Amino acid sequence: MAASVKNKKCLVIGGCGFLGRHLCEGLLERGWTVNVFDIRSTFEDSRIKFFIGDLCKKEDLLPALEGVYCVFHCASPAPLSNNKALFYKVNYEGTRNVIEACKEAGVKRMVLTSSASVVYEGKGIRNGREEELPYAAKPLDYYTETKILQERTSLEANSDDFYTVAIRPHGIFGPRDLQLVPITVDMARKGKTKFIIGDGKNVVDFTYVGNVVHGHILAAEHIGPGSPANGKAYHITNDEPIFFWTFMTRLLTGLGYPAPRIHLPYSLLYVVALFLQFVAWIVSPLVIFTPSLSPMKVALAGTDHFYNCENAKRDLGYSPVFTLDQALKLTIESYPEMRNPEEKKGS
Ligand SMILES: NC(=O)C1=CN([C@@H]2O[C@H](COP(=O)(O)OP(=O)(O)OC[C@H]3O[C@@H](n4cnc5c(N)ncnc54)[C@H](OP(=O)(O)O)[C@@H]3O)[C@@H](O)[C@H]2O)C=CC1
Ligand SMILES: CC(C)CCC[C@@H](C)[C@H]1CC[C@H]2C3=C(CC[C@]12C)[C@@]1(C)CCC(=O)[C@@H](C)[C@@H]1CC3
Repeated sequence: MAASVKNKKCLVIGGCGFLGRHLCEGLLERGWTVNVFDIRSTFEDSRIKFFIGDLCKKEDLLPALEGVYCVFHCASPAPLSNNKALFYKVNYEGTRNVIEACKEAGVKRMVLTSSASVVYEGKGIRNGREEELPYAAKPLDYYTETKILQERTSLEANSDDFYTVAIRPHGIFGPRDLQLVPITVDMARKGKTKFIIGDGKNVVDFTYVGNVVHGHILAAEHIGPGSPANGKAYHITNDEPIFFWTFMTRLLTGLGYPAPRIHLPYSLLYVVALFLQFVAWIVSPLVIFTPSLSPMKVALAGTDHFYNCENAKRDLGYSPVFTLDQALKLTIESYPEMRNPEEKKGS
């Protein structure tokens, strides 16, 4: 049964990021008192107390944890950065530090933002259930490798003194997104979105940020003595699987760019991405470069990966608040600066 959280204090670690800031807004609306801990400051809000620091340093964290009822840990280096050392430092060692600091400060609950990618290794996943999917044995990148370690460490820390739960969103999008929309628009402006990888019929989940926030808050309200959610991981999706290329077409055309239309063989693109990854590895002692075409991106764009969220519905009372249609409309309207500058000239 959801606990009453009126005026309970929480700490959002990573609260200045895309998901984190939306989470703060949702928590404030729900009546929580919100502290933010982040390595950078990106916004101001008189209702929030900000702590700027590094989650890898316990001395930075402890002051922010005083009197906190629940920690939301949604910090991570940028998923596509491919910085192995930083991913291990923040997502693995940093999360162990967060757990130790929580216990030292007497915090009793932690909601971890994990990722659906922890079970994805490039092979199709269709309506995947948490209990049926093992962690990826061969993660496609260091981000996934360290998110697995992060989730496993967090769930293993669950006890009657420290309740933990992991939320696995997939393909989060929405206003102030720092990846999906900006990267897609950047590719469109460079003429790189005319291609469709594969047959264009791969089905995936994209999840509106408002629904991810809703899932996180429900998780915090449900973990506790005797809860079935304690120590578990939950897929949180829009519950509306869609063709990847239909979603991309709706996003691109909604922003005034042409729809992708030329099919390229999936296997060819995957081999090219593997070759570029190998070249990047060979030259890495001399120069660091991250190919824009990575095996992870090609796999995500060319295979099925959608997940079942029935467990979240059963244990957390989750159901999506925003439909995909509503979400795409809200997202497209929130990015006037991302619109195709050529469309005005043509009109
Ligand atoms: N975006 C997506 O599609 C998905 C994201 N997720 C997960 O959701 C979470 C949030 O993602 P998103 O909002 O997109 O990411 P963002 O990069 O927008 O937000 C993460 C925040 O954490 C901060 N941070 C990074 N390292 C540290 C540190 N050492 N100490 C304190 N703060 C730190 C970042 O600062 P800085 O920017 O300076 O690094 C940033 O402000 C992540 O855990 C991610 O793995 C899961 C599934 C899908
Ligand atoms: C037309 C182009 C091919 C569009 C490229 C879009 C990509 C930048 C995104 C499509 C799927 C997205 C995605 C993520 C990042 C951005 C994309 C690759 C994640 C890897 C972000 C972090 C996660 O935890 C994963 C679950 C996301 C999976 C989907």
